[in-house]
Amino acid sequence: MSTQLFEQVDFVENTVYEQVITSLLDQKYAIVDDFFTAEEIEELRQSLKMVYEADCFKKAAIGNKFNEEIDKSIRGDFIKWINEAEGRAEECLFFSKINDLVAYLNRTCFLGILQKEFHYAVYPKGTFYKRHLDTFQNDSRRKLSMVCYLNDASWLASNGGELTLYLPDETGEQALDIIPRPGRVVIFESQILEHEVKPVLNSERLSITGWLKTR
Ligand SMILES: O=C(O)CCC(=O)C(=O)O
Ligand SMILES: [Fe+2]
Repeated sequence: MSTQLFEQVDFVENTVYEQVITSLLDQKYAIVDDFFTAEEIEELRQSLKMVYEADCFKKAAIGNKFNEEIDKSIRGDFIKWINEAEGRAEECLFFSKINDLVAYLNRTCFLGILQKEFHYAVYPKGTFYKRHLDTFQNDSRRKLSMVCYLNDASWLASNGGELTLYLPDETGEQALDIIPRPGRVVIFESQILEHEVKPVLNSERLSITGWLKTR
């Protein structure tokens, strides 16, 4: 009779999540272009637009929820936090995918992600978010930053609004410009990588941004 040292539980390897883990370990960021299907992105974009048109967004502030300050010379986007418990159908689907990723990360990398927070963001033409780090002086729980772009298929690289990641290297740093293509998801280490949103030159830049946090 053989004794089992470990409980056998169903584990299905997920190639997209494995790619995220490998990229995060190698380079502190991951870019995934097929995290959501085209239909899911379309639904999330419509959901953002309905909430935006209902005038629920507010000017984004710097600092955390308890220490907010609006400074348009630093960031000019409009945001609306998404409440998972009261989410619209599209938002519930969004969170089910996020929760699935979190369960996988916790299980395979012991990341200890216990909380999350996500908001819609709209960057009108002319707005930007200056170089910053996503952690606050009084709160270091943010481990991974995650941005999901909801622009439509007609989004042009010439619209600007790139996410620029500043990657430390032997000689100093290297700037990586990422075009906010529809359906693209960028995940990076909140406490390590400084980044900025370059000015939007045309159109409106739409996204969901959030953080996976430890307790
Ligand atoms: O929208 C992006 O690409 C990044 C947004 C960002 O850096 C933030 O909200 O902290
Ligand atoms: Fe940020």
